[in-house]
Amino acid sequence: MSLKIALTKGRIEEPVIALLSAAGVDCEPLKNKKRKLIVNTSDEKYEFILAKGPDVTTYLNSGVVDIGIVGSDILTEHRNNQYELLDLEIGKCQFVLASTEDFDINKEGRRVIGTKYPLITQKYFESLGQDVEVIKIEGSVELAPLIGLADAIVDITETGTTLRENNLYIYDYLDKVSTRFVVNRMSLKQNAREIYSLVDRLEQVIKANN
Ligand SMILES: Nc1ncnc2c1ncn2[C@@H]1O[C@H](COP(=O)(O)OP(=O)(O)OP(=O)(O)O)[C@@H](O)[C@H]1O
Ligand SMILES: O=P(O)(O)OC[C@H]1O[C@H](OP(=O)(O)OP(=O)(O)O)[C@H](O)[C@@H]1O
Repeated sequence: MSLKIALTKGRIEEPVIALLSAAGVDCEPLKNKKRKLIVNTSDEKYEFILAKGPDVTTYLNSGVVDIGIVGSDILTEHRNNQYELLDLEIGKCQFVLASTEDFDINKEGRRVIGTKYPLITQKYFESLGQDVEVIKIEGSVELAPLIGLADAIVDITETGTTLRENNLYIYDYLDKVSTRFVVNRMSLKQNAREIYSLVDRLEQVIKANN
């Protein structure tokens, strides 16, 4: 039986495929998948399921996949009780609190914060002892302070280009983010040898890359 791996579609897909290939996984079918969402390697050792990050955690929790490859931002926001085996050290970025130049971080009163990550945002402000209103936004979060929807945002930044091009400034740094290799606990018991063998090979490639 092949190991089922839920792989987050989009930005991290390409570097993950490069990493898996270097670790000896036959990724040619994945590279040529077009719009296919379930892709088997030719040797049938692995079956890849392409999904959005939050759905990767749902699949892991429900046990329909053995392994998930997903950002730590998603793992933190969408609580999961699975087992994180490896930091793949790709998709590296960081959560920040950002706003326009005139944002007064110490101003009295309840602030409105726009974010794709309401739980992380709520926890951050709780840790500061501040009560805020959090508005969930699905994308282009940087718009929120520019159009008067929010006083500030909590979002991910990597190069800083999006913030810069929209005249936004960083007021605080929160957690760092990277892509993680996560397993379903039950599956780890049943497929320990295969899973640890893949982890060992990935670890070697990561070490060699860094
Ligand atoms: N700017 C970034 N730089 C590096 N990694 C990022 C960045 N933004 C997000 N990531 C990581 O990549 C993962 C996937 O992000 P991606 O933008 O592909 O999907 P998404 O957040 O669902 O957005 P979309 O709805 O545009 O597809 C995120 O969960 C995060 O771990
Ligand atoms: O610091 P940078 O390198 O500019 O990256 C930051 C951007 O990347 C992410 O957005 P994404 O590309 O996922 O698009 P989205 O706005 O649709 O969420 C994040 O939400 C920022 O907008």
